[in-house]
Amino acid sequence: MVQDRLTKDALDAALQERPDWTLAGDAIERQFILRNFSQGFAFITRVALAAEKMNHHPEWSNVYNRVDIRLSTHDAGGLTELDFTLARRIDAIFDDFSAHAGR
Ligand SMILES: C[C@H](O)[C@H](O)[C@H]1CNC2=NC(N)=NC(=O)C2=N1
Repeated sequence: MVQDRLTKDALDAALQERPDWTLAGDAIERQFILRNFSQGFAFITRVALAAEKMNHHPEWSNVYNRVDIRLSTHDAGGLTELDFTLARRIDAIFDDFSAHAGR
């Protein structure tokens, strides 16, 4: 399934809906800070499962409790609806971690 790249208007709207993500070239990026390495790795694991279910995979790096994620649709050479669908799921997973940060 090859998705179409978002038009300028659709991209602007999608970015407004995901204010924590930054446009960086032909990708969007967000940095996540977790409580410690263990929480960071658990977060990565949940995101990995969500990404695999979508067959849409992030570029990312992890240093201790920090996880940097970059999303782009390589097959389309830019941003598509898939990137924002995954961004939405990642944000929901992160909110879930934040809500339980005290445990
Ligand atoms: C063959 C396979 O379905 C494709 O390479 C998929 C896998 N995961 C992917 N992930 C991302 N981020 N972009 C893609 O274009 C992409 N394509």
